[in-house]
Amino acid sequence: MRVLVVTAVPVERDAVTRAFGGTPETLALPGAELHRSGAFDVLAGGAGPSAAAAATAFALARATPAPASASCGGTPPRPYGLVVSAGIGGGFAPAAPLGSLVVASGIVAADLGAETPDGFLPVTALGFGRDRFTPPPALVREVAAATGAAPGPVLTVSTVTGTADRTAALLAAHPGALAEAMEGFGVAEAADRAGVPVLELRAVSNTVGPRDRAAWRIGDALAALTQAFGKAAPVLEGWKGRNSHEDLEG
Ligand SMILES: O=C(O)c1cccc(C(=O)CC[C@H]2O[C@@H](n3cnc4c(=O)[nH]cnc43)[C@H](O)[C@@H]2O)c1
Repeated sequence: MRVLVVTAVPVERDAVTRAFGGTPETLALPGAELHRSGAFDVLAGGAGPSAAAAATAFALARATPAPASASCGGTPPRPYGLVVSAGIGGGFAPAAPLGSLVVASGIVAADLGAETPDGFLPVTALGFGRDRFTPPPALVREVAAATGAAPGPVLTVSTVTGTADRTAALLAAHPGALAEAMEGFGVAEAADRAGVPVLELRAVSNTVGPRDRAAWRIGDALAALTQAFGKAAPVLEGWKGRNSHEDLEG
């Protein structure tokens, strides 16, 4: 099965492809370069949910076979069976310490909604849109077992959290959240519209809280990301899709 992995920046993309060894083949896409290693296509789609959604949607559309009537012959594209949002992220203390891994049991749009005097209302409470996607639970369990990643909700934010007050507000609105990053929901929105399951895997580079850039451990997190993909690759590549009763309901 082919897997599309979407990171924000090129150093994250390269941390993922390093896990597969060798030199990836590169393919030019508008606005990005796809790095192909075996079954894995890895793309640095840009930072933030909008860039991530656009890059993911483009890569998915490019790999979707045209209807037979529109086909011009040649080698048909091989569609993706799974999309993974991956990279570094902020971890909520104490559940997700520096250098640890988190696999999303839920991919949550943490700041998509309305602020009210009584607190945050997600878009779903306003009567439209979606505010979360649920990766296949069996796949989450398998990846957690293979990599040691903690399973739990991962928040997608458009602004990196930088104060204790905002950290507390996020945890109050999203109890049990393990990590935050900036792309997962955008990647998931594009994958869902293409009917492809999605996963999010993050290596913790910093603690969510008052901004302290000097305390970020990006190198350690990128090394953890490489290790994680080395261990998760057989699970991701071999995953057969909606293969359990639970996943059919999820
Ligand atoms: O400065 C560098 O050398 C560097 C190297 C690799 C990556 C970066 C990034 O800034 C990546 C941005 C990317 O990381 C995610 N991220 C990381 N920590 C947080 C956080 O606390 N809150 C939200 N997002 C975080 C996010 O997905 C960014 O797109 C820099």
